[in-house]
Amino acid sequence: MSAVAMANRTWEPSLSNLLASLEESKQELTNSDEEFSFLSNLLQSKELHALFQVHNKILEGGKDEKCNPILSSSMQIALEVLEVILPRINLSEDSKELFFLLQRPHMQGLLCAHDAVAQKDYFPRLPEIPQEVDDNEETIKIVQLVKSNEPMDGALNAEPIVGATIKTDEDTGKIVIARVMHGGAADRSGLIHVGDEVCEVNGINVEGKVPNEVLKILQNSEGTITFKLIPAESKDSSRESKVRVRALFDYNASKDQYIPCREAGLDFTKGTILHIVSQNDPYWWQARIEGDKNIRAGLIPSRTLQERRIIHERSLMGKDPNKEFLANGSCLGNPEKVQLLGLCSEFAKTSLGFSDCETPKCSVRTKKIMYDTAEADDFDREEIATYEEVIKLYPRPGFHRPIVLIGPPGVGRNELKRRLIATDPEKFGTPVPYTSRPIRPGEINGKEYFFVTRDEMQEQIESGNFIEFGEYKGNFYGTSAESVVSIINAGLICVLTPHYQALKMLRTPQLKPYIIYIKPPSFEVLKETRSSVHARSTFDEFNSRGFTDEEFQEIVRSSERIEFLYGHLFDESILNDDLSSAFEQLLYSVHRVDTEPMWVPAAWAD
Ligand SMILES: Nc1ncnc2c1ncn2[C@@H]1O[C@H](COP(=O)(O)OP(=O)(O)OP(=O)(O)O)[C@@H](O)[C@H]1O
Repeated sequence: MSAVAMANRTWEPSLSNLLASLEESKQELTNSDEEFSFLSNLLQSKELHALFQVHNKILEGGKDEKCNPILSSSMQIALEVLEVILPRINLSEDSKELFFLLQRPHMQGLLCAHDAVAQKDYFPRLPEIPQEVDDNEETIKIVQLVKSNEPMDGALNAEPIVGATIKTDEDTGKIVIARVMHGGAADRSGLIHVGDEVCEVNGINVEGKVPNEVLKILQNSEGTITFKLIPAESKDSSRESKVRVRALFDYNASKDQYIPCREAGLDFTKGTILHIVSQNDPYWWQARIEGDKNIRAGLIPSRTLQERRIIHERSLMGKDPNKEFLANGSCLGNPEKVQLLGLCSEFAKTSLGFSDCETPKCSVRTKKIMYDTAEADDFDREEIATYEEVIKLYPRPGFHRPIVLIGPPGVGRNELKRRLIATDPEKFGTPVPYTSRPIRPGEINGKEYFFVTRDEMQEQIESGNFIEFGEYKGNFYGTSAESVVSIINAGLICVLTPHYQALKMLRTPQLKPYIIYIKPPSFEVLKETRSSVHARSTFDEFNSRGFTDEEFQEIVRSSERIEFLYGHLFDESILNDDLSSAFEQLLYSVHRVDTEPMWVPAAWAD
């Protein structure tokens, strides 16, 4: 006998025996420690002991003829008395008191307990244990779910949903659960798993039916839906992953012909942070929008599937260059024949509707081209932007993330940088670029540029000392890593306005830059805002004139190209239509970057 059981020797013997067996079989019990200690405490509780003593006394009392009850239906009699008194309740105070007394729950409880004891009704009634159980008989589980009317985020309509999809098993021809959506009703029940075979829905046998017929049954059901299921042999792991990604493309499930179930799709736009809760299916992940209160996950294309689509789109682009510039709204994949329980749409098996992409051609030749755009852009287009895994970066004392302003030449990046630095020159700093071009009259070495020889610059570039560089009209231009690092180390916020092709060189775990895209407004607004303040054209080497219409058009065209090629690297976009509004937004963003946690590439983790 264990120490605990010994200490409880004065206890009711049957309880002590139970406790001793529990202690002895502790090792063999597969249940959790929590359950073991609950049972152990219960068996040692004073309340249970007292109950046993009462029980024993009653049993003993039952043996004594004198204690036999007069009747065993006192509760029934009390009800009859109430009926009799009701019409006479106002006749006397006594009848009134008896009427209320007999209705008191404590009194009724006492009478019921009396009757139970009188009838010797001490034990709960349990169903008969079947004598013979067929071991080969398949276990069937009956699951009841309440049909909900909440729409799934991204659903086309507000049809009911239980958060699971079904399909016909290719081998057995039976209807099985294809997918359980994280956080949906089926998932929350914990009773429905992928691979479970559906036998009946609301009492209707589904054998030989196709998924659409089963869905009709569901659609016609109201309230509670009862499923009779044969559990799958192995349950898939439904543990949520913690992965967060930044979406690098827009997704609209309603336009995706190949999503297994459109209503289960989750729409998002480029830049959205997604919590990937399941990657079990290689083609369709389950995800939630980070911070969204909707706990139900939705379907999104996996990285593999999205990469295949992009490759397919690009191969089509190569064949037909006369379509629109940006490819969108197209789908590719290997669809499952699955449907979402309680709501589902038919598969549209129409041909793929890809739109193709044409590289815009520059008609303006006056623009300064500092970098060899064609070559670098060809390289950039090789990148397949789908999802980028991200983590949260918390502000750290003593380190300020550099702010990088990207945009088409002439859009206003330097104007915004000048204004930002002017708000607090002790807080913001910008590096002086290097150039191999000869110094001009009036220029001071170290102010506009550091002037160095071509050989010196080439040597520095080859040694990797420049974080960005390029060649324009036979001269090198670039920013040294050292000048940026010294600004950061001095505790300042470094503001950079590099050429967009330098983005990849800058976006490193060491610098951790925050990249803001300065976006031009439409041609008309661009022309109106710039002309009204007599803005100087940056396309003119001496800034001696205003912008021409061609230059405005070039700014707009080049912005489309930059967004297409580099949009996935931007943390934020600011529209530079009204200068003071754009500047306000920039100030606000810079403050947020410096004080709030931000999502950054997971590869930047220290
Ligand atoms: N929102 C705006 N409204 C009116 N004028 C603007 C606006 N933004 C910028 N400008 C003016 O446009 C001109 C070009 O701006 P800025 O020099 O900042 O361009 P940039 O993007 O730095 O170009 P580059 O990269 O070619 O040097 C400047 O005269 C500037 O004052």
